[in-house]
Amino acid sequence: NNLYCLTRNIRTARKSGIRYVVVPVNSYNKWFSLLGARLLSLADPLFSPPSPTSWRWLVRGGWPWRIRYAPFAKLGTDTFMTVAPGGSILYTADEDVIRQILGRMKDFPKPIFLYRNVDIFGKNVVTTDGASWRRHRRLVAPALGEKNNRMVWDETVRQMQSLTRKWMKTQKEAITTLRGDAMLLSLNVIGRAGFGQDMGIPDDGKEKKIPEGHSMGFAAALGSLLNNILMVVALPKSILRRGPKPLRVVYESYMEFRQYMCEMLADKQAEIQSSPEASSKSNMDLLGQIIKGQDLHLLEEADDKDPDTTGGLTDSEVLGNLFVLLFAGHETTAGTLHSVLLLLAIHPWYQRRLQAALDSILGSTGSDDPASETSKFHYDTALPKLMCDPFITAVINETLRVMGPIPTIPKYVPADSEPQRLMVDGTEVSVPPGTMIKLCASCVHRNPKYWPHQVLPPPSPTHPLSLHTGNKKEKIDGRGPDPQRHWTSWGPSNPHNDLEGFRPDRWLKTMHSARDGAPAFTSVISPPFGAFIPFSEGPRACLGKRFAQVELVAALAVLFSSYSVELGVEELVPGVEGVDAMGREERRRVWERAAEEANGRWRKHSSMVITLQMRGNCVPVRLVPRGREVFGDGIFSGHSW
Ligand code: HEM
Repeated sequence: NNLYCLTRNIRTARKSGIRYVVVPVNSYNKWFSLLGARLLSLADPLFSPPSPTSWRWLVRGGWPWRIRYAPFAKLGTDTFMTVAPGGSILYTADEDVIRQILGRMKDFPKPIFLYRNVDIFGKNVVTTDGASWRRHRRLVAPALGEKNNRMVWDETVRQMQSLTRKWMKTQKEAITTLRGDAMLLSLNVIGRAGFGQDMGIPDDGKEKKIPEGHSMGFAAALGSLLNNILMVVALPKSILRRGPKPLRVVYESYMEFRQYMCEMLADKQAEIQSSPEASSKSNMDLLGQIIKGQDLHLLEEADDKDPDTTGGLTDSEVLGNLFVLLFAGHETTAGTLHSVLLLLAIHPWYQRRLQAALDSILGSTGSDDPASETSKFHYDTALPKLMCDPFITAVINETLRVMGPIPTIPKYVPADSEPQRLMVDGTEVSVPPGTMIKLCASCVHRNPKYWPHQVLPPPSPTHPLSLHTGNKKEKIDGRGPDPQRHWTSWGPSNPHNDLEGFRPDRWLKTMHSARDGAPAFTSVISPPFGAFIPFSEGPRACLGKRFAQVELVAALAVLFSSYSVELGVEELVPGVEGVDAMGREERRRVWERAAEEANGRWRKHSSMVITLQMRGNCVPVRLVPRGREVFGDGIFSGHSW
């Protein structure tokens, strides 16, 4: 039967006109992705490293972020299919193909069947399509507008100020909680901006009183739910309820959170109905905004009518949407914040430029006066300037380019539809019905056709970093790691250019004065439409893009206007004081080892569970007041990386 299906699928693929590779199993196969892929990884050390186009890579769902552009480069095409007995998957890193697919939502819909389980509190904007999705999107999108952004900004400033206070208290030791802290910050921001709840601040440490009728506080319930979300969406509730204690705690947080949401919904509805004007200020959060955006009169009737015709959201749909905003917004933003902090710690010279950009907007150095700090981080005056600054934009964009939390965006051609025509490299091809599609963000973000890049010279075998290769996979192209692209690269993708590396500069374009040729104006480049898709594009693009950008900008502004983040070297050199006493060269070598170690850990601990992230708090960092860096400018001046 498998052979029959494979022969049929190969015949269809041949007719499609799309380049294809035959593989034994489809990476969407549930059993294979649960067990087979794991066994394959365990067996890896027994064999020589697979080539980027080997089935041993292409059957793994994670290849687009593990080996990134390598299969496309090796095949010499930016669009190809894998064909297996269980079906075909089209992978593309071609901006024009991505543009066509994102622009034709009806022909290439989102496979909402993959997100079925996210419906735990009700249907929502992620799990619907057609008329129903349009209704959800129309009613949910305005909630993420200007008023809510203001809340996101204010809360992120408050949270980051508290986090820096907490970090400064442990100044003597390295911070090993970066990921957890980024997750907590993002949770507290979304708790406030989503529900108007004060979730507490990191350096407070006070236990919040649990309200009557509850067994958990709101923050604890939301935190436990989001941190265990995979269990909640994947396991039947009966198993959670009756399983061992850790599962029962997750179930409790699910039930508690549901109860909190129902209470808040009822309170907000009553408040808005009784006095819409008076309550406007307290309802800038997402829940208040979604309720206010609807005609409550219609809403009351909608429960027993078809909501698609009455036009509102039912109560369960309001809850479903709120939950999905938390779900879609928490880990993505936290992961990006974690990545940008680490990337800046690994690239101190970009950190300095970011600080200079912040100084030019906010004024230099931090102040101990709370009033001046409050006016410095004012939403109306600070945010527009920070969002327009080319270097700040470049840092955030470059982070999303190299470490975007969503490496592939799924689409498909439904099995019962017609084959869909596409132009690939100027030739018309047809995508067969039933084909799954992966828009490979992590690969198109590294496609040398669309990105400014530097060609790298051959690696020097005597460079200190080359002495620490260790990993077999790095030697896939037989050259070992290259010092110039080492900090953020792993695997065989783009060995001859710097696209694997973090270089915000590539986003900048400087205009020169016609009169004397001096640099006059710097702006940010606009890559082709489908080449930069961390938030996707088109009608189904991310609804929380602005939310995430505001949070990231606020966090960076608060942190780097007063502090620097440095790599912790305690594991390499006992005592920071020891490093202080070192000369320039010696200090630089310590730093290089720390950067290499950080890169190695990043590579080892990055994995895809819902989003791509570096898991664990495994890269130690230190927070230091600006000007007191251990690895100050002296050791980086004239670096050539
Ligand atoms: C760095 C942070 C974020 C990244 C990289 C990101 C990325 C994405 C991507 C790639 C999609 C898929 C679009 C598609 O299927 O074509 C998406 C959808 C979505 N995102 Fe985000 N997201 C981020 C933050 C947020 C935040 C903060 C929220 C809400 C508060 C949010 C809410 C949503 C929603 C509701 C959708 C579904 C839209 C629809 O299907 O109509 N996201 N996001």
